[in-house]
Amino acid sequence: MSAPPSPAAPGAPLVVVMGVSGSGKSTVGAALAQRLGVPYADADDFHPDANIAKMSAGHALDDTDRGPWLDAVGAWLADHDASGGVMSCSALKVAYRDQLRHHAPRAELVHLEGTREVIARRQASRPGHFMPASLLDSQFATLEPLGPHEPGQVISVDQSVDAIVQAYVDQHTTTESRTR
Ligand SMILES: Nc1ncnc2c1ncn2[C@@H]1O[C@H](COP(=O)(O)OP(=O)(O)O)[C@@H](O)[C@H]1O
Ligand SMILES: O=C(O)[C@H](O)[C@@H](O)[C@H](O)[C@H](O)COP(=O)(O)O
Repeated sequence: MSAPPSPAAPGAPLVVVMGVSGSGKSTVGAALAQRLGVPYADADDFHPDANIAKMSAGHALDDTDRGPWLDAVGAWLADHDASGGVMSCSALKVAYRDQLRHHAPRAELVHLEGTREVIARRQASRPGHFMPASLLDSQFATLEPLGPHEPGQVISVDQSVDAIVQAYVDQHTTTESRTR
């Protein structure tokens, strides 16, 4: 009898950087992808025009708006399963993260956690973005923080981008060596 196929070699990390608007997903996601040497994408670029128009007009998205968008984000993750990659995506609810993990089961989450005060200040100081500051309350109301049963890390936004990236790398390395 032939030996069963050996499991696929573990690939580079496949990461979703999550959090409310203004938490630093795009900034940290791009920096993390560069550090890991993997492709990067921003879920903002996967929204249909109708979603962008709705948010620009000051209305929060609902589950129906987010469903097809999350499938498109999940498809990118699935396409990058072998190479690894980093995606910035709000992924506010557990159900949304389950939807992403359905497409890409090995995806891990990095939740950028911070107070409303700090994040509102950062969001307000960001020029020319379609997302109005008025939607921040609804983002926090919708947010279901990354739970202990979900693979990934919660990292405070109250530190430099470099320090956040380093915190990810340190924790990831520790977890890898523990499971090896
Ligand atoms: N750790 C950080 N420290 C200071 N400023 C930050 C940090 N992370 C992000 N920013 C700034 O905060 C603003 C929001 O970040 P951004 O990456 O656009 O957030 P998101 O993609 O989650 O909406 C930007 O102006 C960005 O430069
Ligand atoms: O699910 C949502 O409500 C949106 O995806 C939202 O969470 C996202 O944050 C916006 O696309 C704004 O973009 P920024 O997060 O870059 O502000």
